[in-house]
Amino acid sequence: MPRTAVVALGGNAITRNGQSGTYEEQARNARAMAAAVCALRDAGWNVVLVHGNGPQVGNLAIQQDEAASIVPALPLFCVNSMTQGQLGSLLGLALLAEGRGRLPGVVSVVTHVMVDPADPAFDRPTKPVGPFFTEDQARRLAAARNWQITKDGDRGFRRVVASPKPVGIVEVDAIRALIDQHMIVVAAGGGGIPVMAGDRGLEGIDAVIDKDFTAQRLAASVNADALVLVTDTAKVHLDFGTPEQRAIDEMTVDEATKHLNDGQFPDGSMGPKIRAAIRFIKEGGRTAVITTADRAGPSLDAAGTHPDDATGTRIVGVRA
Ligand SMILES: Nc1ncnc2c1ncn2[C@@H]1O[C@H](COP(=O)(O)OP(=O)(O)O)[C@@H](O)[C@H]1O
Ligand SMILES: NC(=O)OP(=O)(O)O
Repeated sequence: MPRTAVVALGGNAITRNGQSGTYEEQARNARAMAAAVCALRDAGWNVVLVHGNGPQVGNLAIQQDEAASIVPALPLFCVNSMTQGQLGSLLGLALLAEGRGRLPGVVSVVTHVMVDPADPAFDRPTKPVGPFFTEDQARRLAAARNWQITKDGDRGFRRVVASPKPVGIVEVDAIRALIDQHMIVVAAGGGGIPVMAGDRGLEGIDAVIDKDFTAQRLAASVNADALVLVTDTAKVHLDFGTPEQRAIDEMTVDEATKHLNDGQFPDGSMGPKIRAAIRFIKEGGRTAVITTADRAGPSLDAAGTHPDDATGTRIVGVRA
C-alpha cells in the first residue's frame, strides 16, 4: 500500500524572487516541481499537492483594482478561487507532461476551507501577497489603495492581508477518495478558499489562509505519513542570515519548539512551516520535512542512504 505525502509548495517557488510572474516563468518553475513530485511517486508515495498563492493572489488583486472602472473588482476570497484554477491548471499540465504514461491521473480540487470569523487574525493582517516594492513605492500604494504593508525579510515591502487559521476542509472526503485511486491530487491551493457558516450555507470571507497550516490540517485529515514543506531554502538554519548561521539536518519537536520560542523562525516566512511541522508530528504524523523540491524524495527515504547535502531538515518526534 503506497504511503501518502502531503506536499506544500510555496507560491514563491512558482513566481520566484526577481521574476515578474509571466506565464512562461510560472510554467518553467512548475515543470521543475513536477519532476520532483513524479520522483516521489516513483519512490512509492501517493502525493497531495497544496500550492501557495501569495505572489499570484496579490498580483490578481491588483489586476482587479486596476480594471475596476471597466469591470467590477471581485472580492479577495473569490480571487483565491481564481488562483486555484490557474495554478491547478499550471501544475496539472506540468505533472501530466512529466508523468506521461506513469500516472493514473492528476486532479485539481476546488477546495473551500472553513475559518472562524472571530479569528483575531482578521484584525491583524500578516500574510504577504503580490509583488515586492521599495519602501517608498509600498507607502504610496498603501495610502492610495488602503493597503496594510510590511517588510518581507530583506526582499522588500509587500501588501499584507488577514490570514486566519484553517479549521476544516470542506471537500476532504472527495480528496480522500482520489488518494485511494492513487491520483495525484492538487488540493486546498492557496490555503483554500476561506469560507464561514452563513445564513444560507457557506459564504466566502476575505483572507488568504497560510498553505502550510492548511497542508498540515489536510495531512492530519487524510492520515498522511509525511508532510513535506517545499520552499526555496534547502534547510532550515539557526541564526539565519547572520555570519553564524548553520543548517539543521534533523530536529525533534521539542528542539523545534525551543528554537521557535527563541525567535529563530519569523512569523511571515519560516515560522508557519515550523509550526505546521510540529503540529503534524504532535497529531500523530511520522515525518515532516522542510526543503527544496529536488531534495523532497531523498529526505523521505526511510533507509537514510542519502548524504546530508542531498536532504533537507527533518522534524521528528524522537531521534532514531
Ligand atoms: N531560520 C530560517 N532558516 C531558513 N530560512 C529562513 C529562516 N528564517 C527565515 N527564512 C526565510 O524563509 C523563507 C521561506 O519562507 P517563505 O518565503 O514564506 O516560503 P514559501 O513562499 O516558499 O512558502 C526562506 O527563503 C528564507 O528567506
Ligand atoms: N497562501 C499561501 O500560503 O501562499 P504562499 O505560500 O505563496 O505564501
